[in-house]
Amino acid sequence: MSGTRTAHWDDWTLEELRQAKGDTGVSLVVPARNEAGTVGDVVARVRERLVDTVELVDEIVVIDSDSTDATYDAAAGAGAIVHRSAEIRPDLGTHPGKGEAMWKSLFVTRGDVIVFMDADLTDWDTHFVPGLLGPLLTWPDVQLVKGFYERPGEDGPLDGGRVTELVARPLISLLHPALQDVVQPLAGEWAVRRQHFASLRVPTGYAVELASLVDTVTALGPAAIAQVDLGKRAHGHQPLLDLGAMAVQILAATLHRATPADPSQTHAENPPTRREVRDGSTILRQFLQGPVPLDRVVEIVERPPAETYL
Ligand SMILES: O=c1ccn([C@@H]2O[C@H](COP(=O)(O)OP(=O)(O)O[C@H]3O[C@H](CO)[C@@H](O)[C@H](O)[C@H]3O)[C@@H](O)[C@H]2O)c(=O)[nH]1
Ligand SMILES: O=C(O)[C@H](O)COP(=O)(O)O
Repeated sequence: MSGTRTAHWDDWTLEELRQAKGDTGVSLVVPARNEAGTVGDVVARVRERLVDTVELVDEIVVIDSDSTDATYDAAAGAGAIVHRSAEIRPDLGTHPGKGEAMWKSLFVTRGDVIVFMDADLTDWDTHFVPGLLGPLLTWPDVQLVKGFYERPGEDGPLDGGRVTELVARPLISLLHPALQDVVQPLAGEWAVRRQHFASLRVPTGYAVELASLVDTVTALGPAAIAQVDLGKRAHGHQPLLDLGAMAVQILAATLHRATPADPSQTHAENPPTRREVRDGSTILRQFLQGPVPLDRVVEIVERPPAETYL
């Protein structure tokens, strides 16, 4: 057992946290790609409860990750500061992906502590934010706090987290047993000290969560990580094909960290994933019999520590 330090979100009252916060700046960062349907609710509820009412969060920043829908307007209308990921530090170029949006957030936020939350939450509450802040505001040795929760799946209360169960947890068991007590290693709800996040290499896609955990435990040991029980959380479920791409990114980042490598190396090759589909599209069905290979290029890129550019 690694003994990841574990808390419950109501171990601290809002008043205790407000006092512990003192002058510590707190930024909520919400990476969002095509989340016009949910991002406004996420922003509005946090703003009403934790900015307007108790002053625990100093800024709510949505990073619009190349959305093609009305995410920008929905987030801005709900009171967030909104930046388009591609327009932040244009001198550094742009990549698609959630990790890219989170990395870019370091250039447009000012909090000493950053709380990340997904924009597609459907069953959640604002206690996620104070829950994640608790250890960072009161336990000085902690650098990174992961949320965990019950994850209702489409088929029942325990059916959640396909990539978590089939990719992340096996990787952790085999390569990083110091993280085996982390209940939801892929949770998008987590918090981190700015300085620490700025010292990490950040995969531009979905590997940002596991890579951050691995690099933190490798550099600082398990005591730098805490986790908080946030109760229950439901979110939008991606199709298996998209989760395959997520799995490739997570495997690439973890395997890269498992072998000695030139730390300045950026993976140049973006491996395709291939899946045979029987009914890909109407057009394919018309002209082809049997399974059709459906290839998709998965971008594998890592940003160097943001502190390099700050
Ligand atoms: O290119 C992208 C893709 C997604 N997102 C946003 O990132 C959040 C989570 O994305 P989602 O596609 O819903 O991820 P999940 O399938 O739910 O994946 C889980 O596992 C991932 C891998 O660890 C984490 O990054 C996620 O936060 C976590 O919810 C949402 O707000 C998205 O809008 C972006 O900002 N840019
Ligand atoms: O955390 C995960 O494993 C992915 O987000 C997939 O979750 P889901 O199986 O609940 O859609």
